[in-house]
Parts: sequence; structure tokens; C-alpha cells
Amino acid sequence: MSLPEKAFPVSWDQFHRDARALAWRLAGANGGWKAIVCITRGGLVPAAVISRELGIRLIETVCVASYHDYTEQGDLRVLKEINPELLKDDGENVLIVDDLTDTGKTAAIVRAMMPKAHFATIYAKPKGRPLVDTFVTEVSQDTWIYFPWDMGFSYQKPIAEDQRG
Ligand SMILES: O=P(O)(O)OC[C@H]1O[C@H](OP(=O)(O)OP(=O)(O)O)[C@H](O)[C@@H]1O
Ligand code: HPA
Ligand SMILES: [Mg+2]
Repeated sequence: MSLPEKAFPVSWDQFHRDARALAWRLAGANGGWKAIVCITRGGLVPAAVISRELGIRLIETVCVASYHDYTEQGDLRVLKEINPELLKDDGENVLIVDDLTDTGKTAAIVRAMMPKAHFATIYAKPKGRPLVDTFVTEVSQDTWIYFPWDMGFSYQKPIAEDQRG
């Protein structure tokens, strides 16, 4: 297992603030979203905040899995497709939500299902960024984002000790 060089830990507070910031940007982009399609599982969390902020009550899922053993990406598997009703009009006025885009592979697969939908993530890495219409924060490709639902409290070594190796 290879670990990315840098760590970007995100608390629940920060995630909530960033999800709200994404909702503000989306509110300015379009008034008429007819539904959110969230990419499980990570997209479920920002989708809850965005649906509350923008008053979007129709929520659909597309279930995609690719990362296993923590940071290793394997073949992408679509475990559940999008309701055909929402695929009409190539997904126009549909908002696709995920927590982040990294290599962009997940985004590319879901975009192909709904080419006219608007794709939004909270975080973006450079490889995935061109596939996303709206995001809040960019982190470098060699950074791993640690989400609050994957974390617990643990001892942290002082920075100086880390630098001594
Ligand atoms: O841009 P990519 O390199 O494709 O990676 C981004 C995807 O990876 C993670 O999902 P994951 O497949 O780990 O499943 P999960 O949401 O259930 O954790 C994340 O939530 C994105 O959906
Ligand atoms: N953090 C958490 N999950 C992920 C990441 C990341 O940086 N990249 C792909 N899935
Ligand atoms: Mg995901």
C-alpha cells in the first residue's frame, strides 16, 4: 500500500462549512435543479447538506466503488445505476454531487451517464478538476484527504520529531 505524501484532515465542522460554501456557489449557478444524484458513499454526506440548503428534495444515488485497501484504486464497479427517469434530457438540470474528485475516473463514468448534468464536489485534485463544474477547495495530487467519517482521535507525533525521521 502506498500512502500519498501529504495529509489533509477534515473535521466535521470544516466539512459542513465547505459543503455550505459549495451550496452558495451552486445557488449562484442555477435556480432550477430538479434533483441531486449523489455518488455513494462519499457523496451522501455533502448531498444531505446541499439538499437542505437549496431545497432540493428529490435525491437519487449512483453507487460506484473503486478504492480498496484504503488508498489503492482498482477497477470501477457500478453497483447501482441511475433511475432512467432522470437520464432523460441527458441529465439537464440535475446536480451530481460527490465528496471529491481525485484521478477523475469516477467523475468520468458518471458524467458519461448524464452529459448535461452539473458536477459538483467539495474537494478536487488536479487530475480530476477538469471533470468538475463547481468545487470549493483544490489540494495537490500527492495529498490524501481524511474525511471525518473515516477518522477517530489518536496521538499525533510533534512535527519536529517527524522531520528528524
Ligand atoms: O476521482 P477518483 O480517483 O475516481 O476518486 C474519487 C472517488 O473515490 C472515492 O470513492 P470510493 O470509490 O473510495 O468509494 P466511497 O465513496 O464508497 O468511499 C470518493 O468518494 C470519490 O467518489
Ligand atoms: N481521500 C479519501 N478518499 C479518496 C481520496 C482521498 O484523497 N481519493 C480517492 N478517494
Ligand atoms: Mg466515492
